[in-house]
Amino acid sequence: MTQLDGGPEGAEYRSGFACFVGRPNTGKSTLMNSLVGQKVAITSTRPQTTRHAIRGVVHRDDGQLILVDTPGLHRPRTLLGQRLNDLVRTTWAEVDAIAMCFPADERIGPGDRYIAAELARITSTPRIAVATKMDLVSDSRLAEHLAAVADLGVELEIDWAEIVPVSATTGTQVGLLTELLLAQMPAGPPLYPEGELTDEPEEKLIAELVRESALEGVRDELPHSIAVVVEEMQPREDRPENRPLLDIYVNIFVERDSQKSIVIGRKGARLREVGTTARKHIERLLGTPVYLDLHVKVSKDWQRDPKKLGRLGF
Ligand SMILES: Nc1nc2c(ncn2[C@@H]2O[C@H](COP(=O)(O)OP(=O)(O)OP(=O)(O)O)[C@@H](O)[C@H]2O)c(=O)[nH]1
Repeated sequence: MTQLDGGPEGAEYRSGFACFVGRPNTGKSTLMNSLVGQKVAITSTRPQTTRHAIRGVVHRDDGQLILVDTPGLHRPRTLLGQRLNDLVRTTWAEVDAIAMCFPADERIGPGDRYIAAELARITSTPRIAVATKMDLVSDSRLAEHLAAVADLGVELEIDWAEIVPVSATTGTQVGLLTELLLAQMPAGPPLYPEGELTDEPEEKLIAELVRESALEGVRDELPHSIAVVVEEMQPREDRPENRPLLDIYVNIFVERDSQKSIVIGRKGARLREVGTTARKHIERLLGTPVYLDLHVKVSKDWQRDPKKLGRLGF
């Protein structure tokens, strides 16, 4: 593979994997979307929406950064919780850099410490501290926050490779963060072809988009009880070549009958809305008209049942 030129004089092309960690709501998904420049992971105002490792690829002249978005690390209470934590640790061991997010508008708390303490054990991977949401605070508060992050590193013996403030909302320092992450990547050729923004199977992205729409407005009632599976996806037959239509059949799983009625709504009104919203996002993602068929099913206590978890892709 030929070496690609670009960036500063003599700079070697670098490529590798990075992931973002941090407790829920610290801005990981938003930041990753901002780095990649396209919506690949879902964001929400509620914690724990990211369940799958979703990758986005940042292409630059001087390198390629593959972002792996992991679920949050939690004190495990259910089997799902344990599986998610295992997934996080596996990811940490495989990447070339880990960026931990500390939102500037909140003080470092027990949730951050729990994750940082775990991170302290991963000494083989460079760790970068990111002060997210810097747009929400004053300069003096930001300075105080950065000092607290540095102190935490000293206390837990995490040797932060960098401590960098960013705002995903305004884009401030997002480019710098890309550079700092890239600097941690090994020298090597691009791992993904140019233009490929995500290597997630389309089904997974579609399921995430449906889940996001299904949670809209009912997150309080249905915090973590929705799982979405794409059952079937195929081009409609007998369509003129210039007017294709993609049929997508999707199951939305909830844990109880009461949750089913919430998702469906009065006379199915809510589900229709969910379908319309999700369909628009999916069409934008795939660039083709879509017929979306949604079914709501009750899968009792899916979070605690290993077989059901497996079937739902966890
Ligand atoms: N003002 C401001 N808000 C932000 C910024 N980044 C994220 N947010 C908001 O913070 C909230 C949480 O962001 P997410 O990206 O979903 O956080 P997350 O860490 O991925 O959350 P989980 O998926 O639950 O782990 C959302 O309401 C975002 O809009 C930022 O740079 N500035």
